[in-house]
Amino acid sequence: MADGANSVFVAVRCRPPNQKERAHGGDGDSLVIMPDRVLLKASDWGDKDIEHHWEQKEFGYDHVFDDSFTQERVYDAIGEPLLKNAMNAYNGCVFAYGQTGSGKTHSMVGDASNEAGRGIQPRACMRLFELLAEKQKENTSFQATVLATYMEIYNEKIFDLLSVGESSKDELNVRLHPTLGPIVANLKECPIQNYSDAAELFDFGAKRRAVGATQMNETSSRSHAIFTVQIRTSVKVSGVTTESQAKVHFVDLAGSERQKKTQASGTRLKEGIGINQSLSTLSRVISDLSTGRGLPPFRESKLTLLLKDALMGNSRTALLACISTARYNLAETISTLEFAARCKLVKTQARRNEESRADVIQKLTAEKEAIENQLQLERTRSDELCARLQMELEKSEQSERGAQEAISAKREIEEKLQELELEHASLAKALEEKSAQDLESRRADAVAEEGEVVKRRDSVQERERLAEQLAALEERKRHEISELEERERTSQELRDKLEVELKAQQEREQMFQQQMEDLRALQESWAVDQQSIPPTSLTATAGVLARLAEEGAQPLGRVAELHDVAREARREEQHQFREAELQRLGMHAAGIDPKDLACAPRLMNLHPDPALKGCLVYYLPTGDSVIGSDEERCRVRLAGAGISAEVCAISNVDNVRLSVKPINEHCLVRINGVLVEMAGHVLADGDRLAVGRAAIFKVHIPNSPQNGGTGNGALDFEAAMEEIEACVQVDPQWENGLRKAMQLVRSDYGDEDAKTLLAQAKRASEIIGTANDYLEQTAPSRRVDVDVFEMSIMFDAWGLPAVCVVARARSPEAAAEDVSLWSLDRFCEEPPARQKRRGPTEIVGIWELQRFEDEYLPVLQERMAEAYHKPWAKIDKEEEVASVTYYTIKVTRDGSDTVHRKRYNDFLEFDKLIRSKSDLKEVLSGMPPLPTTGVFGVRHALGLVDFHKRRRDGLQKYIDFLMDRLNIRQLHGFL
Ligand SMILES: Nc1ncnc2c1ncn2[C@@H]1O[C@H](COP(=O)(O)OP(=O)(O)OP(=O)(O)O)[C@@H](O)[C@H]1O
Repeated sequence: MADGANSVFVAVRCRPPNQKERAHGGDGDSLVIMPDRVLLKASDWGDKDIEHHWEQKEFGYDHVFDDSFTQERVYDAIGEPLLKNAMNAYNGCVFAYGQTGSGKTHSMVGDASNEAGRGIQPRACMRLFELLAEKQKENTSFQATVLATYMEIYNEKIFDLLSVGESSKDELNVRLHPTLGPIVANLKECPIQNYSDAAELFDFGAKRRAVGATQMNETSSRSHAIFTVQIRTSVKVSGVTTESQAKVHFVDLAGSERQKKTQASGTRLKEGIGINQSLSTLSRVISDLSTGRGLPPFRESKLTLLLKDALMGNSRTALLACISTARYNLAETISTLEFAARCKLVKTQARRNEESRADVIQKLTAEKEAIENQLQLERTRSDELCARLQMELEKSEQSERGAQEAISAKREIEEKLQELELEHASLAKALEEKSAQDLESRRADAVAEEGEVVKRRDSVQERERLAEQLAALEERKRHEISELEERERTSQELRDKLEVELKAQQEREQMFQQQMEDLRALQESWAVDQQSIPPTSLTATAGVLARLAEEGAQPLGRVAELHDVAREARREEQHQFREAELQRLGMHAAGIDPKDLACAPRLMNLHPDPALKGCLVYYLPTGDSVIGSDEERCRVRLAGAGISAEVCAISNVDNVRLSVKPINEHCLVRINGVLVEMAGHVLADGDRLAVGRAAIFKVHIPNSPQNGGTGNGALDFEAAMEEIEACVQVDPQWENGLRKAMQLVRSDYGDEDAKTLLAQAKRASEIIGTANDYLEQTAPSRRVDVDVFEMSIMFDAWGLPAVCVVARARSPEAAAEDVSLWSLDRFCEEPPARQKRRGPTEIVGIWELQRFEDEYLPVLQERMAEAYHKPWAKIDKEEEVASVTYYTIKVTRDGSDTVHRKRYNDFLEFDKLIRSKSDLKEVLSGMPPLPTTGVFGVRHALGLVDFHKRRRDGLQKYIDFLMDRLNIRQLHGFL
């Protein structure tokens, strides 16, 4: 195998039609599948998404698998060559592309638990260890380290599927290293030593995806999953050690048809732009690469940046385009075939990655040192710049003080002059009055008058003197001001220049810091990381050393053994963390005797994505098991829409008799679609249990006498949803209004229309309930001023009434009974954005039911999903104890709450602390100031309620900002 340009290997796989497609007319006759081509016959029919006529087209590929091809044959054609290349130190990537349900996950992962069902990814891992063992047999000096990573890209955010605890929520960043290519910082690398280690990672990753998707009421088809194995080998031949490494990515892309559906609705597109950004960028990148036009926009999405090497760089790459041949999916199939045809024109540049571990470490160390030096240089320059800026600012402040003094001296003189003028005027008036008196009395008063005249003369002189002084001051002021303006101009220019320079330096520093971080991670991954060895394995290390000393082993062998111990310790430690995570989620068998495990009743998740169905298993020991979001009180810990701290309890008697009871009347628990009353419900094997609006399980009671019970063993998610839909009732709060509306409709239009109205109201009740549950789980800062959604039946002049959804905003201070419903006219005259709050509730939006479901509900869901990834905090309560105000802050994470009690001073201290952290400077730029504190008198002057409200709102705004910018670990010490 030689280095150089290689075309992307492109294969197409057709999946057999499913039940739905058969119902829609089954396979069309438009596609002809041949071993290396797909022929699209000319047609004069179409559907609304595609042209009505098209000419015959032929798409050529490296391979086309019709639905008779087994998983094994697909692997042999795609996976095996890539793996063999990787064993020869060539990077590889295989990605599955196609619409939702076209068979991407089936081909890529399949059913890892049964041999025939295994997809490319598990087969490759299995074969990898076989090939490594063969190499070891050929040459005993052969050594290999295999590391695996598993990540998910959802909504343009990268999440580590293998990390646990707090860090599992952290969004990861991908960066391009000039020589090492794309790097995801802080991604957990898990050492694997055999297939079962790999299988454990697939399973854990699938569980994490299923839990995440359940919590967000999402399917996994909206996210991309990337499993990567990194193989590092070393072998000694004729005394020369050769080290090499290669990475292979297995990429299961999100469903590609979503793009079109998204574009169908404006609001959805605006809100959900991130969902498909990766896919549309991938499309453009492939387009550019295939035509050789322009610079492909790799940086526009996380996926393309991550796969840059796989798409044009150092990699041998294969694309598996999955299609359905059903007529019903023709538009999507054609678009997939076109995409695959473009990929065929793309070329990559694979080269052998032969570099010794020592070389890599040395290179990384040298690079790190260079960056450290540069960073130091940047810091010195930045300090100098800051000092210069400070000096300039001080100078300009001094000038400003001088000008201020001149201005106040001028003001003083002006005031004095004004006083003198007034005095002068009053003296003149007095003189005039006096001249009107008789001469006699003037003579008699002559002496006194003379005195007055002298006084007047003096006052005129004084005025003249002051005027002169004023003119001089005016002149001085003008001079000072022009000098000040000049200084100000120069200082502003300097400040602007310095600001630009400082910003550029900050950016450079940040970039260096990031590079350092990447390098540190890489070095850790390459070197034997002694610090990461847990105490238990240090004992093991000591044991190995002692043994080696006894055996008089060579130093090189000693290092290799130490390396193995460290790796093994890391593997074991990570395995235990994952176990603990599953335990935390309630997926454990604690309290069950291992010999009884097979007959222990359990809940198994139903999921729209077949790959995630049944991967979450919750055992139910005898006694009571509570289901809900509370970590301490619940055995089965769930989160998502409609799931409160405790939702229901399942009681298990002798592993045979099970029953479920809601915790209170607000809890939403359904068995086979029917709401469970407070009295509870006896469970049978196969029953479907829906908890809240997020999770549906199949109940499995192995020892059940009914065996099969009311349930159907093979029942899937869609059927369970249909069952719920069929049983939905109207929420009692709307029953009264609905009855009246139905009476009217029945009398005016007849029974049939009344029934239609009832059906619509039932659907609306479910949709509105879901919307309110989403709202409940959404961070307050993202609620866009809606407090609750309600049902409304609108009668208009044209015909039948329509069921609508009304959004209301509530003012918390107002009395609940003072409800003012605006007329629609008034609502239309005054659009919501400009409305002032009038009364306790007001309508801030009205939707027809269908539009609400299609456009607004997904937006709410997305906001809730954001809250799942990002915890949020809300000031829940405010109380004054001995004139100190305490704020109770509720932090919601994963659907469960923790409570923190804080004083204003705690905010102040934390504010000081985080503002002093230079590494947070950039992240916290634009941080809102804390609302100022008020002394008692000021509080009264402002009005106590208003003061409190303003301060609370200000603090909430401040918390929102912090929660948005910082992760929970950075908030440690405060929350
Ligand atoms: N070649 C095949 N043979 C038999 N069944 C298949 C085949 N391909 C897919 N299926 C079945 O079709 C269903 C959907 O497949 P899959 O989940 O792999 O689709 P997907 O493209 O990954 O969808 P999504 O984008 O939602 O993840 C599954 O039940 C799967 O078992």
